[in-house]
Amino acid sequence: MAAKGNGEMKFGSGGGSTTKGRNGLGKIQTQRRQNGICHDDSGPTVKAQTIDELHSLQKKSASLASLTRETGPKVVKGDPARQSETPKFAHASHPHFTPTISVSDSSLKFTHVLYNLSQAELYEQAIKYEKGSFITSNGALATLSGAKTGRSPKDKRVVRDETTEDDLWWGKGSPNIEMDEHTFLVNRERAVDYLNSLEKVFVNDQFLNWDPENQIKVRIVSARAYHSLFMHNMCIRPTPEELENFGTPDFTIYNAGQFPCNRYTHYMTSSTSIDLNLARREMVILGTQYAGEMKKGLFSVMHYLMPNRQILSLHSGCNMGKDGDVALFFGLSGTGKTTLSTDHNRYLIGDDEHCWGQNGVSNIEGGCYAKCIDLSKEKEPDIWNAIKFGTVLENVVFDEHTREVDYSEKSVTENTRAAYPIEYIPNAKIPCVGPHPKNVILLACDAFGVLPPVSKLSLAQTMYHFISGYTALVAGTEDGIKEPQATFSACFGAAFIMLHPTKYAAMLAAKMQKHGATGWLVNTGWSGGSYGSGSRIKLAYTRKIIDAIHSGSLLKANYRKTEVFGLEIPTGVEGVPSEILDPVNTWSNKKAYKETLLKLGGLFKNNFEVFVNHKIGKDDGLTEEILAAGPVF
Ligand SMILES: Nc1ncnc2c1ncn2[C@@H]1O[C@H](COP(=O)(O)OP(=O)(O)O)[C@@H](O)[C@H]1O
Ligand SMILES: C=C(OP(=O)(O)O)C(=O)O
Ligand SMILES: [Ca+2]
Ligand SMILES: [Mn+2]
Repeated sequence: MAAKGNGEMKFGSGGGSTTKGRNGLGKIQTQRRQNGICHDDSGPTVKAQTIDELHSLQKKSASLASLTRETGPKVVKGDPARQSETPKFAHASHPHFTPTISVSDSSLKFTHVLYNLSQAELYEQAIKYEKGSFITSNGALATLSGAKTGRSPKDKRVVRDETTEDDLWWGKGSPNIEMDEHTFLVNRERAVDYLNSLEKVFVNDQFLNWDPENQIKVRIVSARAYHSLFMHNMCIRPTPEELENFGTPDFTIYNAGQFPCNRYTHYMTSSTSIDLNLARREMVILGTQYAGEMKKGLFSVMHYLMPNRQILSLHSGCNMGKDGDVALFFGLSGTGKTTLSTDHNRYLIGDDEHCWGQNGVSNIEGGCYAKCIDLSKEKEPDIWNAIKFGTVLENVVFDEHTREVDYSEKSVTENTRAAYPIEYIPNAKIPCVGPHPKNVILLACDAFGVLPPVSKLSLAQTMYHFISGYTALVAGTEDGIKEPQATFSACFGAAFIMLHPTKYAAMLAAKMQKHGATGWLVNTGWSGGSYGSGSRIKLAYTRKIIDAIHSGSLLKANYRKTEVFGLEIPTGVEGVPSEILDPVNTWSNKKAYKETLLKLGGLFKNNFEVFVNHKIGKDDGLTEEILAAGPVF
C-alpha cells in the first residue's frame, strides 16, 4: 500500500517487499505487502427475502440514508459473498427484474450491512478482503491503518451553530476549528455516498460509559472489518437482549476513511476531514483510516455531553486497589496512562477515558488501546498477554513465516498499537466503575530531565499543572540527538476538550476538594540529563513510586521544596534509590541542569499567559492561588 500525497490510498501491484529479520527470514513489511483481493463466488444459489424482512433491515440501517435523495441503495443484511442472502431482485440480469424509470440509479443498488459481527467473523472479513491483514502467532489480527498512523487534530472540524456558538471554546488555542452546517452536509453526503457505493458496510451498535444513567448509544458505520473490530473491542459490547432493544442511537459515526474529502470544499485544508456535528449527533470521517479517530472523536462528544450533566470527563487511566482506593492517571499520549493503570496488583477500571460523577468514576470505553513499541513480556506481562485472538494489532511488523511480532520495529510507525476488550486484562473491574478517587496522578514524560520523579502537589499546584498539561517528548529519533519538544495541552487532552479548559479545571478542583483527593506529579521521562545524555526513568522505579502513592506511605514521607517549580519532593521512596528523587543529583553538569530547569520554567510561564485573565470556578481565591502555583524565578 503506498500513500499518495493527498492522503488517498493506492494499492500497488507486485509482491510484498521484505527485509531480512533477525533469523535471516524475510520479515513482512506489512505497509508494502500486497495481496490480491479474494472473491468468494462459491456460495449457494440465490434465495429471495420477504419484503417485510427487507423493510426491517432497512429500518435498522436508516442512518445510511442520504439527506437529499428520496431513494438510495437498498440495504440488505449479510455478506454479499454468501449469495443465499442476496435477494433475487438485486440482480439486474434476472429475467423477472423490471426496472422503474422514476428512481435514481443508486436505488437499483444493494448495500449489504454486516451488523455487529463477532470477532471471528470480522477476522474472516479482514483476511479475505483487506490487504495487509494477517493473523500473528499470538492470535491477534495485524492490520494497517494506511497513510495515517496517528490522529490528525488539524483536520478536525466542529459545526458552529446555535447549539454550539455560546457553549463551546472557539478561537485561539481551541481544538474546535469551525465549519458550517452546510459544509458538514457536503462531507456527510460524500461519506454516505461512498459507503452506499460499496457492496457492504459494517455497522456496530454499542454503548459508551459504564455508568448506566449516563450511557450513550453509538452507531458506527464503516467500510473496513478492521474498523468494526476496533470499535467492537473499544466500545462497550451490548448483550443480545440489549442489541434487540437498541432503538435509535444517540450518536452516529460515518467512517469513510478510505475516501478523501474534496479539498475544494470550504474549510478543507487537506484531504482528511473529521467533522463533528453536535446538533445532528453525527461525525463524519474522510481521508484517514487511523482507528483512534473514532475513539477519540466519541471522547470529544463525551467532553461536551457530560459536563452539561455536571459530570467531569477525564483523559485519564483509572484503577482501584483491593480496599477500594481509586487513582486517576492523567497524561498526554505516551506518558504512561495505559502502562501504569494496568497494574497486576490492582483492578483496572480503564486506561484512557473516564467520567467522574456524583457516585464516583466510570470508564467510557469497553477496551484498551496500548502502545506496543518495545513491548516486553517481562516489563508489561498483562498487556503482552492481552494480545491474543480478537485483539487488533495496528501497524506492527512481523516475521513472514512464524508471524512473530517484532515489537521493536518502528519502520511503519513508532505508534504501533494493540486494541483489546478490557476483559482481556485479568484483573479488570467489570462493570468498569469505582468510588471517588483518592489520588490524582499527573503524568509528564519530561525529556528535559529536570522534573522530579515524583512530587506531592497542593490543590492549586494540581490545577496549575492540570491546566498546563505538560509533557516533552523527543522530536525525532532518526537524525541523532534533538532538543526535547515541550508540549502543553490543557487538561492533558486539549485535542478533545470542547469547553474552555477552566470549566473542566473548576470541576476537578471542586471534586478533589469535596472528596479529599491528593494530587501528584510523576515524571515518567528523563533523569540524569536531557534526552541524549540522560536516560528514561526505569519503569520499575516509576511503578515503585506509584505503589507508594497507592498504599498511602508516600503521603507520610518527609518532603522538601524544590527551587523554581516549588515542588514538594519526598526524601525517600521504598525501592527507589534516594539520590534520583532530586533530579539535580543525577546531573553531572549542575550548570546545565539549572539552565535547563529555568528554560522549562520559562516555557511553563509563557504557556500559562493565556489563562491569566480567566477565572477558575466561583472562588476568586483559588484563581489567585493557581496563578501563584507555577514556577517562581
Ligand atoms: N518510567 C516509565 N513510566 C511509564 N512508562 C514508561 C516508562 N519508561 C518507559 N515507558 C514506556 O512508555 C510508554 C507509555 O505509553 P502508554 O502507557 O501507552 O501511554 P498513554 O496511555 O499515556 O498514551 C510505554 O511504551 C511504556 O513501556
Ligand atoms: C489513542 C490515543 O490515546 P493515547 O495515546 O493517549 O493512548 C491518541 O491520543 O490518539
Ligand atoms: Ca491520548
Ligand atoms: Mn493509552
